[in-house]
Amino acid sequence: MSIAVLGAGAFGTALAISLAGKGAVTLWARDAQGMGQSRENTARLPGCPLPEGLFVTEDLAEAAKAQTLLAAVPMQKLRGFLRDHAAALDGKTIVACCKGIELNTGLGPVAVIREVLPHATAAILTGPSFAADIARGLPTALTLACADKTTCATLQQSLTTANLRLYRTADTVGAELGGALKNVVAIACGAAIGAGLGESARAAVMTRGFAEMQRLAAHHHADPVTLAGLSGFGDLTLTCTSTQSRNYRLGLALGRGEPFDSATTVEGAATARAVDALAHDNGLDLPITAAVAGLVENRLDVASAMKALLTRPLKEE
Ligand SMILES: NC(=O)C1=CN([C@@H]2O[C@H](COP(=O)(O)OP(=O)(O)OC[C@H]3O[C@@H](n4cnc5c(N)ncnc54)[C@H](O)[C@@H]3O)[C@@H](O)[C@H]2O)C=CC1
Ligand SMILES: O=C(CO)COP(=O)(O)O
Repeated sequence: MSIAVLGAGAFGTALAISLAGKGAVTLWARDAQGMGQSRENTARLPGCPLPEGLFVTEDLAEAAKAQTLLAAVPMQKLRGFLRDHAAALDGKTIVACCKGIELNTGLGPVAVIREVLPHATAAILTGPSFAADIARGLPTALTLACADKTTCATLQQSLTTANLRLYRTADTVGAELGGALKNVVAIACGAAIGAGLGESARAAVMTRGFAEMQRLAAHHHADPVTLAGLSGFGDLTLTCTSTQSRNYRLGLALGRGEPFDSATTVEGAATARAVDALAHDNGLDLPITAAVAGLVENRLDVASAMKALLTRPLKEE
């Protein structure tokens, strides 16, 4: 099966590097900036040479000739990207590789693909995976979700690599919610550590954040097993505990009262606002998400967010 990765950020490049280990792969870059010549993505993934078998192009129509297309652009850019290239992409198998909820619609990546490309088959690849780890050949395991079970099994075979072990599920909703929400919780955990609240506080925030992930997933009729898997619990533990995570680092900066580079891709910021709005509209109790939305919108500081969380009415676990 021919494969192209659309989007040459850190993650798209890392996936292309891993996939090129078992066959030819095309990487579409909006602005290749000499990547084809230097054989390195110096802007997003420095120090990771592009292997033979990885073909870089700025021509989307060329890349879209592949049977399977991995869409690795940030969540808030996904709809525009799909719309801009709908003629080339509709009818294809599109695997979303982004994590988040769209701000204006409350939809996840699979739902956005289905809305913009009604004839495409939509799937999502998500789970604990730092781009730099994947590109260096370090091993991890991911969730591959697609509602069509036959396509899911085929994709599982073709996207599994020497260092990426894929588990499959038909629960696309659970997979995309886990990947989206863990970033929100990671911002909260970073804020707790950044503000000096300690590792016990982080563990409490992670656990109650996971409860919020499960609550939102239940509202959307996702399978709780998916949330307990790689795309939910797995990615939550990684992202809430590592300074490799940009979401966690944004939280650290908020907790320390330090500035943060606004050009960095931090999916949890918009997702917190999107999910907070969803919670309000649907009467869902998601206090950590609300606190993160307040933090990223500068309506709240970490001390008042923590106080608000600690003084909520007492309840059963
Ligand atoms: N970096 C990582 O370790 C991981 C990232 N992801 C997910 O992958 C997605 C992308 O993240 P990264 O690659 O890390 O981001 P990045 O910041 O490294 O790169 C983003 C890329 O998207 C491109 N882009 C932005 N707007 C675009 C548009 N309208 N059309 C086409 N291309 C556009 C940029 O040119 C850039 O190459 C995010 O949803 C992230 O959560 C998932 C797992 C790991
Ligand atoms: O999703 C990721 C790891 O699985 C990457 O996390 P960040 O986007 O926070 O860097």
